[in-house]
Amino acid sequence: MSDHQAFTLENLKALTNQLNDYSYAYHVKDEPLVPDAEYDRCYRELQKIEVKHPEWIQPDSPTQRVGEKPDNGFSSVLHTVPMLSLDNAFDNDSMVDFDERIQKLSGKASITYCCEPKLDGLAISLRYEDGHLVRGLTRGDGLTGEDITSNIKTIYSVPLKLRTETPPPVLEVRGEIYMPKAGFEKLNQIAAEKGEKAFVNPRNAAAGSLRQLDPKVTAARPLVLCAYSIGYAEGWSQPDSHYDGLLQLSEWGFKVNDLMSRVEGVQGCLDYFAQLSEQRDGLSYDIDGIVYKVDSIAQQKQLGFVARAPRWAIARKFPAQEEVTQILGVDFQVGRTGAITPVARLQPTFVGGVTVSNATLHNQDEMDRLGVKVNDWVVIRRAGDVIPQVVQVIEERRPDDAQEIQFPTQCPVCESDIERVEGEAVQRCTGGLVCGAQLKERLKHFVSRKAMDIDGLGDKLIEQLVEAKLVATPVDIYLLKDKPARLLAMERMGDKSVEKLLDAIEASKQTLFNRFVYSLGIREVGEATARTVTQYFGTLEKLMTATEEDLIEVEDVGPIVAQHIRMFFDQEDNVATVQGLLEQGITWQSEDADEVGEQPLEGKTYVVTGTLTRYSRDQVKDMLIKLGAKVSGSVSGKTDCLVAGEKAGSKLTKAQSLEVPVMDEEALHEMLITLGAV
Ligand SMILES: NC(=O)c1ccc[n+]([C@@H]2O[C@H](COP(=O)([O-])OP(=O)(O)OC[C@H]3O[C@@H](n4cnc5c(N)ncnc54)[C@H](O)[C@@H]3O)[C@@H](O)[C@H]2O)c1
Ligand SMILES: [Zn+2]
Repeated sequence: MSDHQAFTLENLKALTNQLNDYSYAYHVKDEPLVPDAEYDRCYRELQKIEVKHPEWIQPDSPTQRVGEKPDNGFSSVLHTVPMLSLDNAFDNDSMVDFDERIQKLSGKASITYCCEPKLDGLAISLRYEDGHLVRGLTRGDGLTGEDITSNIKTIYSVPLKLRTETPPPVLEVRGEIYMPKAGFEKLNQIAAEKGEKAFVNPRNAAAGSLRQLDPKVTAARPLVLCAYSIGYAEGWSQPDSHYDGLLQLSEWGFKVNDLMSRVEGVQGCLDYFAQLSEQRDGLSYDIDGIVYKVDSIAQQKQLGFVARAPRWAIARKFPAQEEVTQILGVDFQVGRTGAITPVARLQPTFVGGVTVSNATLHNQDEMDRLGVKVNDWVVIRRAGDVIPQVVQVIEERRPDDAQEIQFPTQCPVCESDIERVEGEAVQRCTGGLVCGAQLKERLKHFVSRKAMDIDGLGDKLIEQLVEAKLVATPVDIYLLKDKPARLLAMERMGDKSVEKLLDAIEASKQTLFNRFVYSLGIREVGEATARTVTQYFGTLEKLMTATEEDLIEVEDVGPIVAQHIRMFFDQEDNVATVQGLLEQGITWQSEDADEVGEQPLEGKTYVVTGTLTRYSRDQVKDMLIKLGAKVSGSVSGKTDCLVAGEKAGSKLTKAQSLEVPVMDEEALHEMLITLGAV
């Protein structure tokens, strides 16, 4: 905005009112109107005007106060010590400014900071008298909070009694109540199945769950408390270090964040930021930044507070995972199994660290639930490498030219009818392999790295081969060797590349049973399921003749997967394709018990993570499986060993915290040699 336009009293008042409306919806109704990024932008704009014209600052300006006065069914209670907010930093420079300010004010040349992940939930204060929990309050407007004791008591990680014989007579502990990602996803899935409104994000879900009038509802929600400070104590003098205070809380039975760390000076803070930015996506809970606190309590006291926040702490924010943008149109994509997915074309927006121009709308039910139209302004969310999603329509901003979205009745690629099976949310093209889109997707899957792994047969070439009618089934790929001239005629194909491609096709004939089954593209049979069923049945014949009952016996195979596998092998076309492939000479080592070698790793569960140099991750998985191990995708208490390559991230951290043995690449290599696998 240009200065003379924006720096007016009217603009300041408008921004103040706008922010207060947002804040009320966010803090009291638990139904944010806009994403945090939008709120923060308006907030910073207001701050800019207020700095220039302090005489205009409104008494109800969000820069002068914390949160909102609660207005629902809970009773209000005055906090012993006000619960304030935190100042924000959005870049390294602001961190350097912060550190310089602290050095100046405290007269110290180097400051020790405690760094903690900024959990994205909501703040509460717990009061213990003689070691017993007597009250739990929300932050509210900072001065008074809502008494939510009965709800708090339903959360397992809230100690009802401190684990000590000699508790302080009075202790007030502050912490964040949050909902881990997995719990959030499950909750939303259940809501979707019941046709109920889903929560936009885990923070929202936590806030909505905690402020339920019926504690039974709260009890059913997966909430966790993590303590992050001592708010007040009587008859006990707390340690002079904030960090040591947290360790004390941990001993008394509180969960404290295991990634917190004490560092020296601003460089320590910046390093911590870089490290946590890497780990963010792999954490099991949402964090929206890092909180840096001056570690010495004496220094904290000396520094004191400004209007709404302590001077001795700052929250460094991560790039936003939610943003506002406009839907320009909707495309309908056809997948490998014919599923039609509506994909919103968006005004490109920077979110979750990348520019996003498409977001999935999943299916008709999801579009109905969102009530979304073309030209709507929406909130999109991209967390980690998850596909960007539209999570909310901003109805207040619906333009006059908003248009209903029509789900097609005919496949956009082959014009076959689209059908919706009873009880399923997806709609599918009925064209089967007549449908060029399905055929192309199916072939791309067949040759992909984790399937038959045919190098040089990229998406573009497959599209050309299908369009030239050279390839119509996976078997045709193995017949290409008889048609080198036709291959040469394809775009960007020379003698060399044709030769390389044919070699790669030839080499792919030596494969693994699990890869082969995965490559068939049976619905619901991913890489992991392909591994378990092939390990269980041992031979193709046994798998192809297994009944649904037989299939359900396999670990991790439910009735739906069993049905899809059975249905697949009941189709004559599919059986013919499988036979055709075997006739082309596709083979794998027999997994029959009496033919395989020793299985020294039988019963052991391995997880592989990080970058390996000597082998690919897939090679390692295959070798471990041959040795009898089970290879899983995530670390848990059941994991026997984590193979960690370079740059291993959250899986390594998790393994360490669960005391799961960790093996580096060298140790793995030695083991594989010893066991005769290489
Ligand atoms: N989307 C909206 O409409 C809307 C409206 C109002 C506020 N907001 C968002 O709320 C935030 C501002 O609100 P705020 O005043 O709660 O400030 P804040 O969330 O930026 O910081 C203070 C809070 O951080 C939390 N926290 C997490 N980990 C902590 C730790 N280790 N130590 C101390 N505190 C920790 C506590 O809950 C504390 O109350 C901004 O992110 C803003 O975008 C959004
Ligand atoms: Zn089609």
